[in-house]
Amino acid sequence: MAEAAKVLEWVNESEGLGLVLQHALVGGAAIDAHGSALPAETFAICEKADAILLGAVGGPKWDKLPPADRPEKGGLLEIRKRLDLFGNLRPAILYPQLAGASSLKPELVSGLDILIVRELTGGIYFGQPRGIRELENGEREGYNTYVYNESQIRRIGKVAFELAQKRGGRLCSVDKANVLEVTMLWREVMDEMAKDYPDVELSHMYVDNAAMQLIRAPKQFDVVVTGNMFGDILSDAAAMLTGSIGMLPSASLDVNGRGMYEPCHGSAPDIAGQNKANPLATILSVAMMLRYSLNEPAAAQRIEDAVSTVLDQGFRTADIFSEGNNLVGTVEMGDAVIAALASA
Ligand SMILES: NC(=O)C1=CN([C@@H]2O[C@H](COP(=O)(O)OP(=O)(O)OC[C@H]3O[C@@H](n4cnc5c(N)ncnc54)[C@H](O)[C@@H]3O)[C@@H](O)[C@H]2O)C=CC1
Ligand SMILES: CC(C)CC(=O)C(=O)O
Ligand SMILES: [Mg+2]
Repeated sequence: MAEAAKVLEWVNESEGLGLVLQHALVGGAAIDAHGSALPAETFAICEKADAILLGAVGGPKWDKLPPADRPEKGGLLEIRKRLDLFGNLRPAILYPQLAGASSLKPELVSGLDILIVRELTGGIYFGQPRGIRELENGEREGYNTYVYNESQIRRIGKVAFELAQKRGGRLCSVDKANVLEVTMLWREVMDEMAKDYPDVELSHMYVDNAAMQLIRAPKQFDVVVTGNMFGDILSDAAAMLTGSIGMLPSASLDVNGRGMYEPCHGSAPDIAGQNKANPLATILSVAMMLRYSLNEPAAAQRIEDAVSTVLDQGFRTADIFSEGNNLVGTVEMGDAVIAALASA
């Protein structure tokens, strides 16, 4: 996040964008400082902002708290829900310079450009009832509810169909309609909506097959639309096609296009604080923020071009490193992006 903020501040100043940056704590840091994963002051700042840039939350230190108080549910999911950020866009794009870092052979991923559209404020992550209860026989039972109503399906469907229209015209809806009624409805509604988008070719795929197809032949996908949990899982899988989860940005939008921007990855506790994390996913999230919420497409493009330049120059954090390149840390990667911006 520090590197992404550095890049954002640099672009703001050099391009005279006039953005006012406010910083606020969320997640574990906010629990430690204020006793709450989403302090009222943080939410008030988010609510008034034109866009939010979020650093990943969570970690073992807070895993013993009751679920509702944890950084993930009490902080991140709470912001998503309260601001109605239902439309999660997760582009998985392979930079050609990273073809060797992909989990797949270069010929399977060259030119890869998939957009996963994930519903973000419904489904099993939010359904009620939920909890852990004790049964009469004394054993415990965990339960969650997977629920989507028609309007929730339609509004994410609209986002996905419209994006498919602007891209390659192909939309694959991923569900588990062979087993789960909630996704039988999902499939029916997508089919109904398809009639209003004759220029989009809609297909359906069960999520287990989709996971396999992503790894077998990922270029068959253009836009993928799916529910909250399936999208969470499939986007991490798609990350490895691009070389690393450290390369995947995301946008989470409300109906008016106001959004929160964050990398797809988590807080990476195994490498946090060691100057090893790849900052490019968060830096690319800044670019998405400038493009989608702040109406600054030229500045967004400059950042994306600078990321491409540093990859051309051979800068690599450990997650995307391959022989013959220049292994750098988080801070050096951020500095390299700024140097590329400055010399463009
Ligand atoms: N949006 C958010 O705030 C999210 C938060 N989390 C939370 O993060 C914590 C850790 O979760 P994990 O399951 O370990 O997922 P994770 O995404 O944090 O890490 C998974 C693996 O990817 C690596 N990784 C992640 N980001 C990286 C980066 N930028 N550069 C290089 N390597 C990177 C990590 O080192 C780790 O080996 C948990 O508390 C989880 O709940 C998880 C996902 C999203
Ligand atoms: C707390 C999780 C639902 C966050 C996550 O894994 C994600 O949004 O990708
Ligand atoms: Mg995830």
